Amino acid sequence: MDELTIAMPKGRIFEEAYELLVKAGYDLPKDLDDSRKLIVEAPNERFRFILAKPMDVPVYVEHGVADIGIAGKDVMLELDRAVHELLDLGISRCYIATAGLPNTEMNEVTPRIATKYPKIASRFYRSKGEQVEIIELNGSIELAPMIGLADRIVDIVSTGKTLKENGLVEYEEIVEITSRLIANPVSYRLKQERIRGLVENLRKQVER
Ligand SMILES: Nc1ncnc2c1ncn2[C@@H]1O[C@H](COP(=O)(O)OP(=O)(O)OP(=O)(O)O)[C@@H](O)[C@H]1O
Ligand SMILES: O=P(O)(O)OC[C@H]1O[C@H](OP(=O)(O)OP(=O)(O)O)[C@H](O)[C@@H]1O
Repeated sequence: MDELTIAMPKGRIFEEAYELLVKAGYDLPKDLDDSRKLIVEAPNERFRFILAKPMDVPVYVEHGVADIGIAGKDVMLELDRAVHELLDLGISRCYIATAGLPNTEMNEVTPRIATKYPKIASRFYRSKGEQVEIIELNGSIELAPMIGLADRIVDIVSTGKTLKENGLVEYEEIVEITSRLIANPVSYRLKQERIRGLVENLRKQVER
């Protein structure tokens, strides 16, 4: 049986993704992300895990160094890589929204939008026919309107706690986000049986 290389996102998605695979019946090492190791084998399943930054998962999969991977829909929309999206795993649910200081209008000339998602943000404002300047940041996006760097942010909201604790309010919901199982198109063809089996096992858990 072929070995499957799986790109797993470190951080927030990891735990839910790990649990889903275990519930689907796969025998995985208990300490998969406990060490500093970046490549971990699950010999009983002939899986090899690459532990990657969430934004890099579709890159490994597109280049075929990972056969499949798990990535947030936010990352998929932002990177737009040539990979197949096989299954909505329904985990790490959140949404992308615009937010800012309460009761504020956007600057009339060129509003400034801070975000870690420049493509998603540009597409959204273009679809509304609004011209904006995108300011790309790597995290703690909520800081931007608080210190006068931006009129609005485009960022992930889950519980809304971060916005609330920083005195910000949501303006528009852009898109709902969950994590997806993705595959390299060539791997999907060559290792079809294994990958389809995995999709079916995961689907049963997702639908429960
Ligand atoms: N607050 C949240 N609640 C639920 N899901 C989230 C939340 N924030 C992000 N996500 C989802 O989890 C994925 C990974 O987020 P995470 O915070 O682990 O990584 P990151 O911020 O992209 O990377 P890093 O912090 O390692 O640079 C995101 O791509 C998104 O799909
Ligand atoms: O609505 P909430 O439940 O408060 O979650 C939303 C926060 O979670 C994410 O940040 P993360 O913790 O990944 O940190 P980051 O700012 O470094 O991206 C996101 O960027 C928001 O800041």
